[in-house]
Amino acid sequence: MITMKDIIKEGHPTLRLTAEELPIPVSPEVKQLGKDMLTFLINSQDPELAEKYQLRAGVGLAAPQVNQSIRMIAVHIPGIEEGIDEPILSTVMINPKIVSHSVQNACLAEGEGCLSVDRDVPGYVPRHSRVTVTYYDLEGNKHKKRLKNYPAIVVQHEIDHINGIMFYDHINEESPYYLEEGMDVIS
Ligand SMILES: CNC(=O)c1cccc(C)c1Nc1nc(N2CCN(c3ccccc3Cl)CC2)nc(N2CSC[C@H]2C(=O)NC)n1
Ligand code: NI
Repeated sequence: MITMKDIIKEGHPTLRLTAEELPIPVSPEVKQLGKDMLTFLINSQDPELAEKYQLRAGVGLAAPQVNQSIRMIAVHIPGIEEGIDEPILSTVMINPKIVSHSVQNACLAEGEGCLSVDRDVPGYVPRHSRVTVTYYDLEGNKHKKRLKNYPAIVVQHEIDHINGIMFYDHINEESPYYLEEGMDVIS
C-alpha cells in the first residue's frame, strides 16, 4: 500500500518533469499503481487508517508524486453531507486532457494544499472555473467529463503535476490574494 514515505516532496526533480503519455490499454503494473493511488486517497480520508498509517488526507494524487513520471492521476472527492457514501468523483484518469474550459476563473477560498508540499503556501490559486476533460480509465475506456467548482479545481491541480507544475506557481507573488476580475471564490 502507498504511504507517506512513497510520496516525493518538492525539490525532487521528478515533480518538475513533463510526464510520458501511456499506451492504451495500460500494463498490469500501471493498472495496479492506479488502484493503489486511489486506495491511498480513500485510506487517507478514513480517520482510523489515516491515524494508524500516519497518512495526510488528500482528494487527488498524481503518479509523479510517487516518482512515476507517467500521465496518470487519481481523484477521490467525498460527498459533502456526512454519511453520504457516494463520492462526488472517484476515478483514475489516464492521459487526462483538458479539451475546453470556461473563460471564468475560480479559486479555493482557503488556498490549496499538496501532499508533496510540507508547508503552508498562502494565496489564491487561479484556475478555470469549468473544464471538459477527456481521459482513459483503467479498463481502457475513453471518457469525457464536464467538471466545475471543487472537482474542476482538484483535477486541474493533479493534471498540473503531470506537467511539472506546482500549485504555488499560479499564486500572484506580489499580491497572493489578488482577485482577478470575475474570479469565483469557492468555499
Ligand atoms: C492551504 N489551505 C488549504 O490547504 C486548505 C485549508 C482549508 C480548506 C481547504 C479546502 C484547503 N485547501 C485544500 N484542502 C484540501 N483538502 C481538504 C481536507 N480534505 C480532507 C481532510 C480530512 C479528511 C478528509 C478529507 Cl477529504 C482533504 C483535501 N485539498 C486541497 N487540494 C488542492 S487541489 C488537490 C487537493 C488535495 O488533495 N491536496 C492534498 N486543498
Ligand atoms: Ni499536489
